[in-house]
Amino acid sequence: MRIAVPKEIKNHEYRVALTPTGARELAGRGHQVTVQTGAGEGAGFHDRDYEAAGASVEADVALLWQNAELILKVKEPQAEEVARLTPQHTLFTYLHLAAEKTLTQGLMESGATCIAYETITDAKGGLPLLAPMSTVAGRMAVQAGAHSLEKAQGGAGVLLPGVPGVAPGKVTVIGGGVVGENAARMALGLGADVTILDKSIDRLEVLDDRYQGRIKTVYSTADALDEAAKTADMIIGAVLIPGAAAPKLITRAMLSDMQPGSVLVDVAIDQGGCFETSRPTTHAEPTYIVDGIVHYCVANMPGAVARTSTLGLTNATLPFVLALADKGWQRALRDNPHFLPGLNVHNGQVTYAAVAEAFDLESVDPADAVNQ
Ligand SMILES: NC(=O)C1=CN([C@@H]2O[C@H](COP(=O)(O)OP(=O)(O)OC[C@H]3O[C@@H](n4cnc5c(N)ncnc54)[C@H](O)[C@@H]3O)[C@@H](O)[C@H]2O)C=CC1
Ligand SMILES: CC(=O)C(=O)O
Ligand SMILES: [Mg+2]
Repeated sequence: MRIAVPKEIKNHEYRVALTPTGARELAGRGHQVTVQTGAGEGAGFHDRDYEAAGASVEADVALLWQNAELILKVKEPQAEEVARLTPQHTLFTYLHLAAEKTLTQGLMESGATCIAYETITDAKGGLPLLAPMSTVAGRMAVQAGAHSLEKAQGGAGVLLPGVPGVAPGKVTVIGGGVVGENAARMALGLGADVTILDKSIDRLEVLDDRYQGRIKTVYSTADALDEAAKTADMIIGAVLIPGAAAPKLITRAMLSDMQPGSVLVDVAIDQGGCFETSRPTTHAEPTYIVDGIVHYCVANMPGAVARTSTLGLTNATLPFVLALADKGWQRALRDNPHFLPGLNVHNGQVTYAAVAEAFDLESVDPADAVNQ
């Protein structure tokens, strides 16, 4: 198969979808891999490393896309990339479509087959291609939030661990999944006073058992959210309903209950965000202030630690990339019921129910799409 790896063009996105190690696996199976010039530089992989692994390097972006059957990316295609997609392409990347109507329409109009990392499942009920980046983003959320609490950033001037004689800062994490647990672990490590809210009692049980009371667990209700707004120095938004738009859990009205200079870190921003006042920001300008509350809402947090993130992401994606290359998308998805829900758009139609619901569109069963 002819496989292309473009250089990411989203603001401050330094990850790459395939490492030279992955290129070597594909080339060894007889696939033709072409990497855009400089695509791996941000993650520390050079063109010569890809060439040594059996890939070619192409400077002409138009040619790279035109010649490809399978396109491997990290972030959702930006407008100029959507314009390059045609029905000949299978696109494999993060999409987060429920938060992006224009992108959804663009992908439908392209006629391409679009498979999202974040909706592929596993036998344990997890999201194996989201999990490594959720681990990164959860760990980064506390670093970003702690920095935002500094006065120069508009924060309240609170040091999370406190000092002897001064109580630590309070961190509340809403959603105790992969992002939430990793954020809580980091906050705990810094000496903060940490609470996790979740709707899943099973998940709260796991966390309670794992942290033996060092992290408080609270069932997520309107009252619990009100209490968090009144008391927390930092709230981290880490909820997910797979593939769907995030519920708005902290409203604008609740900001007036918060201490001025408190911080909201909305990691769920890629699914539209779980705070009413959230809007996506970039690494170039990561925060803004609404009603005295600092908001950090970067939609590609792992892009800032591109070396670690690229290695973590590609470890998880490579088996799926190999299946797509060896079998073609239809057989690869037919053969693996956990790969099948990755299909979000095919032949002008949405094939993921929660995305269709978000925009009042008809959805086609992915099992029907793979048999077309
Ligand atoms: N901004 C960024 O750079 C990145 C963002 N993310 C995003 O972070 C979000 C969280 O991802 P994961 O932790 O992997 O998901 P996950 O599925 O592991 O965890 C989500 C948790 O939210 C809980 N939840 C759902 N609705 C809730 C509610 N109303 N109240 C309280 N808890 C609720 C679920 O029970 C679950 O435990 C996703 O939107 C994901 O796309 C992930 C990586 C990078
Ligand atoms: C999950 C995601 O959106 C990211 O890693 O950028
Ligand atoms: Mg996004």
